[in-house]
Amino acid sequence: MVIGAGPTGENLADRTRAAGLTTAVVESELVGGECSYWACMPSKALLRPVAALADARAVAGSREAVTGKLDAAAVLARRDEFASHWKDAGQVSWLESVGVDLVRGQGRLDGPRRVVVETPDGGRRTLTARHAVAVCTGTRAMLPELPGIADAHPWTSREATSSPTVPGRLTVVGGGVVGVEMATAWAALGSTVTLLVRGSGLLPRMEPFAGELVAEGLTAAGVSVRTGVSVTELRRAAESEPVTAVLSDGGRLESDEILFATGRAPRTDDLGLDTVGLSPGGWLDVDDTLRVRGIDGEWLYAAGDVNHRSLLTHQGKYQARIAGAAIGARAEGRALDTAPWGAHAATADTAAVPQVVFTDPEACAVGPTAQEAERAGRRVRAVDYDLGQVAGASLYADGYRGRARIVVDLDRGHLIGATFVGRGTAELLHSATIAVAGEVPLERLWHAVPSYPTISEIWLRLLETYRG
Ligand SMILES: Cc1cc2nc3c(=O)[nH]c(=O)nc-3n(C[C@H](O)[C@H](O)[C@H](O)COP(=O)(O)OP(=O)(O)OC[C@H]3O[C@@H](n4cnc5c(N)ncnc54)[C@H](O)[C@@H]3O)c2cc1C
Ligand SMILES: NC(=O)c1ccc[n+]([C@@H]2O[C@H](COP(=O)([O-])OP(=O)(O)OC[C@H]3O[C@@H](n4cnc5c(N)ncnc54)[C@H](O)[C@@H]3O)[C@@H](O)[C@H]2O)c1
Repeated sequence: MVIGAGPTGENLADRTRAAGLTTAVVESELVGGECSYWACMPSKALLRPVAALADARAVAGSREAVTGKLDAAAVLARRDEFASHWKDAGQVSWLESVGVDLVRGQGRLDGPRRVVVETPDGGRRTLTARHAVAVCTGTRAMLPELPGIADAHPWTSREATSSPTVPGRLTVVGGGVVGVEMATAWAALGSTVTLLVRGSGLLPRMEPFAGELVAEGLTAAGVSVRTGVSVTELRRAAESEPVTAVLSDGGRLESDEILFATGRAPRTDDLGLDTVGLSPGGWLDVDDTLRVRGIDGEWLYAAGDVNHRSLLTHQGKYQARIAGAAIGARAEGRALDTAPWGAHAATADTAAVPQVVFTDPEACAVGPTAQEAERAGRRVRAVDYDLGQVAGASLYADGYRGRARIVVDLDRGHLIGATFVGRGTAELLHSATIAVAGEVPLERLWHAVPSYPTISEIWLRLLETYRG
């Protein structure tokens, strides 16, 4: 039994089905989850035209061919296509094609191995799992408790990715990934955007230069980036009226919409966790096979956002593959391979998580930052290089701005982290992920020759710098 048919639940169901188990998945909204309709797909559909236009503008010759701005209506229409017009028929047929049963409704645990589903027609179905129940219920946007917020109708990531119109003025609160991506998209679509960040910079979980270069890009795109400031109160007379944010510095900021991109909360508050001895509302703590800790028997799993290991679609799908294999093996009574990088251990969650932030410039990273590695007690060396000095990058864009860093574990002789910030770097990231997950010795990496003249030649420059 899988509760939640987001990318994680769908993949987990596919894997347990492939392992020969009958599988049913319960979904209360749309099959495909947050990612397909209000997160990855619509947001990247909004952002891709921004990058395409920026690329064309960055090169003499093609720059002269760009005569206008983005066509907002066309961008929004393409976004609607990528969100399947918020209908899940396509994903439902995929579930059918792999032999997984779909049960529509709100699922709740009801003691060990039992799930009660409140169906849309007001009925109740009780389903009992022979082997396992996997919770894949994801997250919802977390709003701060502020005076006036309930009447202010703020945008969350859902409205920011699905809005049918472009607000004239948009305030974005939060300098994390959602904040910077949505500020990029809506500014390019024509909104006057102010980004309010309570800390000192953007993207605090990445190397500091990532936030700095992204802030530079946003400012160049006309976004007002304000750091060290937070919202203390909201005032809005009606949803059709502008909203006023009262700020911690005493100022006031009026806009047509305000987006809170202030993090996520797990969807575990109405899941019957109390019936199995767990507290409702928290993140689910799992071991490396994705089994929930503190539960008797080997039947309760949690994968994807809901376990807080990594709030990314690709990591959720990875966990689904690992958990599916573990559930299948346990059902057959086979021993599990739980050693690091074993078939039943989600080791990459702690060693090699890649992420691309689709801003202009793109910022992407895998593994820990230099500071995180040092804090974890590892002896590391960070090696930096200016991406603009790489021939492939200078061909990619006139006056290319970008920077790269690798973090080398000096005791183990391989890299454990890498960060690239610059246009066209997103597709470079997987090369670093392979080096990190494969623990490729630097002496061998020296023989991995990047093609000339591509941006990938950054690898050669970084290794030369490391070797002196
Ligand atoms: C704006 C935005 C952009 C993002 N962009 C990216 C990106 O580019 N790349 C990336 O890797 N990640 C991105 N993410 C993160 C990504 O969306 C999540 O990591 C991913 O959706 C997690 O998948 P999941 O299956 O664990 O949960 P979800 O996608 O949240 O799916 C959970 C499903 O469970 C259902 N559900 C919940 N409770 C119940 C219940 N009790 N009974 C039945 N069903 C239930 C929900 O309706 C939902 O369909 C983005 C997030 C946001 C907010
Ligand atoms: N391209 C991608 O991979 C992508 C895109 C979007 C989202 N995501 C995932 O979705 C998750 C959620 O993204 P997010 O941006 O909502 O969360 P986040 O945790 O990345 O950023 C939230 C930011 O809001 C700030 N904040 C929190 N409370 C605040 C308050 N009251 N006032 C002002 N600022 C406040 C935090 O300091 C933080 O910097 C991320 O973990 C990310 O992995 C991924």
